[in-house]
Amino acid sequence: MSNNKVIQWHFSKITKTDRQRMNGHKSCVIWFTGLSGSGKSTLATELEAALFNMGIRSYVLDGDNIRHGLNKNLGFSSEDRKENIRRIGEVSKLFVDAGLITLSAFISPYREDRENVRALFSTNEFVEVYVKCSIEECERRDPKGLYAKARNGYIKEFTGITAPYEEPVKPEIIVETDTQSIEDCIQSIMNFLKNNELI
Ligand SMILES: Nc1ncnc2c1ncn2[C@@H]1O[C@H](COP(=O)(O)OS(=O)(=O)O)[C@@H](OP(=O)(O)O)[C@H]1O
Ligand SMILES: Nc1ncnc2c1ncn2[C@@H]1O[C@H](COP(=O)(O)OP(=O)(O)O)[C@@H](O)[C@H]1O
Repeated sequence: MSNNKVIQWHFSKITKTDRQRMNGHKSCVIWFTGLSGSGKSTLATELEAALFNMGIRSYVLDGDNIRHGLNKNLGFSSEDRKENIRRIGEVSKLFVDAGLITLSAFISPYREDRENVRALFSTNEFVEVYVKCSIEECERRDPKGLYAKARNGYIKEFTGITAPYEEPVKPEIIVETDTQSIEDCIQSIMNFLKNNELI
């Protein structure tokens, strides 16, 4: 028997709209996707700090951190990545319901998995940011030494080397971190949020 038949949804007296009104801004998920080393964590944490200084409530969910706790039982097979992204999608949805601008930074290499997350949200609530950077530049940066390990065969199924990355087809925002500065990337995300009345 499916859970839907035996578990009922409990409604709160306070709605997402109530929380947004109290915060003075909308809530949404800004979903950063891109190769390892492309700049997802850097941009998410810079944006969080900028939003904080503007009095906007936000929170970063980051691949490395989530894999230390909630998703510590998952590896990097396509099935585990799918489950990783499914859980983060659900967590992001709770955070958006709580009224936060949620900054989710995951490689999320499979288009279908990202689209499944998008489908959890209404239009305007899911902002996909493609953090675009050539594999050559990511490998040159190699901030954690993982590309070297993947080339040496110490890490299997490494995105961009021995596992696929499917580029977004129609992301809301593309930032090109091998040509744009961090400040330019943040500015273009800020512009999108303002133009769409999210902040
Ligand atoms: N095989 C393999 N492939 C890719 N990445 C690997 C791998 N093994 C470990 N790491 C480290 O895990 C971070 C990616 O975790 P994510 O949860 O974002 O990955 S995914 O969305 O489920 O694909 C990733 O973090 P970022 O470098 O910040 O992207 C790596 O630090
Ligand atoms: N425009 C940019 N945006 C983001 N990061 C950049 C940019 N230009 C250079 N970098 C550098 O690239 C590296 C990206 O690392 P990180 O943010 O950990 O990537 P990811 O989270 O995608 O693995 C950092 O050392 C960062 O300083």
